[in-house]
Amino acid sequence: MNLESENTDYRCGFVAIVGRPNVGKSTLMNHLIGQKISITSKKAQTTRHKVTGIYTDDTAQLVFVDTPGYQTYHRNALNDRLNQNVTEAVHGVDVIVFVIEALRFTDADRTVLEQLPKHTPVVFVVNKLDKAKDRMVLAEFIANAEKEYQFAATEVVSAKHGQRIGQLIELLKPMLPHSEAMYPEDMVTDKSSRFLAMEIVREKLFRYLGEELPYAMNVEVEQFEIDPETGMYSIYIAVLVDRDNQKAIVIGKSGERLKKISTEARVDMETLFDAKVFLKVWIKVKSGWADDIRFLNELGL
Ligand SMILES: Nc1nc2c(ncn2[C@@H]2O[C@H](COP(=O)(O)OP(=O)(O)OP(=O)(O)O)[C@@H](O)[C@H]2O)c(=O)[nH]1
Repeated sequence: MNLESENTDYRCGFVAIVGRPNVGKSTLMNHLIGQKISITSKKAQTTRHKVTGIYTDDTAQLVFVDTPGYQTYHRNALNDRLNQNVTEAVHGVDVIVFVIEALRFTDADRTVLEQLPKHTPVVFVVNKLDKAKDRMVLAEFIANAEKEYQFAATEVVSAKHGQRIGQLIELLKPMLPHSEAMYPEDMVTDKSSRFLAMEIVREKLFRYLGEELPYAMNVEVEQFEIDPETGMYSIYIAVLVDRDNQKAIVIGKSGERLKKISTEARVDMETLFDAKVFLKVWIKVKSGWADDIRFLNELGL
C-alpha cells in the first residue's frame, strides 16, 4: 500500500456519523472500518476530535470521529451534555454522514438534522435497505426527504448485511481534502481497546434491553489488564443505573439476561483482541446520577 507523501492524489479527512438512536450507526461504522480496522482514541495533533475508527486504502483514509448518540427523547443533564458533545464533535469534520432508516423519516431525525452545521457537506444515508422491498416507494421516500434538506449526496445501504458499503466509501472519498494519511495503517492502543470493550458491552445492553433500556445508564471500565505472560485480558466493567428496579431489569430473570450480555460481549472481545478474555460485568445503582453534573464531569462526559 502506498501512503507516501508523493502520492498527491491521496485524500484524508474526518467523517462524523450521526443519526437518532437505533438507525444503525454502530453497525454501519463496524462495516465501514471492516476487519482491517485500526482503531485509536488518540487525538490528531491539530484537532480536538476523538477518533473511533479509521478506514485506510491506497487512495484515501477516512477518519471517523466519535459522536455520542443524539438523544432526542429524554431530557436530563446527561442527555443535554451528550448532545452538546455531538454538536462539538461534528464541528470541523469534513463530511457528515446522516443516517436514517428506510421509509422512516421522523421528527427525531429532523431534530438531529437541525443541529448540524450549515457549511459541512451532509451525505444522506438511507440504511436498512433490506426492509424496503418496494423500490418505487423507496425512491419516492428519498425524493421527499431530499426536498427537506440540501444533502450533498444520497446513498442507500444495508449496514447489517454489508450491502453498498463500498459504494458509500467511494462516495465519501472525493469529499475529503487532498492530504497524506494522518494515521499509520495499523494503530491500536490500549486506550482504544478499553474504549472498544466498553462499546461492546454497551451494544449488548442496547440489544438485549430494547424498550426496557433505562435511559439513565452508563458503562464504565473499572479494570483493564493484559497478562504479559499469557496475553490474556482481564476486564471488569460496571453498568451504572439509576434505581434498584433498573438493576433487576438489566440482570433479568435468574440472571439470564446479564449472563447473555456478558457471554456475547466476551466472545466479541476475544475476536476483536484475538486473545482469551476474562470479562466481569456487574450493575451498580447510583441514584439520581443522570442529573448530577459533577458526577458527569468525573466521568469525563
Ligand atoms: N434490517 C436491518 N437492521 C439493521 C440494519 N442495520 C442495523 N440494523 C439493526 O438496527 C438496530 C440498531 O442498530 P445500531 O447499529 O445499534 O444503531 P445505532 O444507530 O448505533 O443506535 P444507537 O447506539 O442507539 O444510537 C440493530 O438491531 C441492528 O442490527 C440493516 O441494514 N437492516
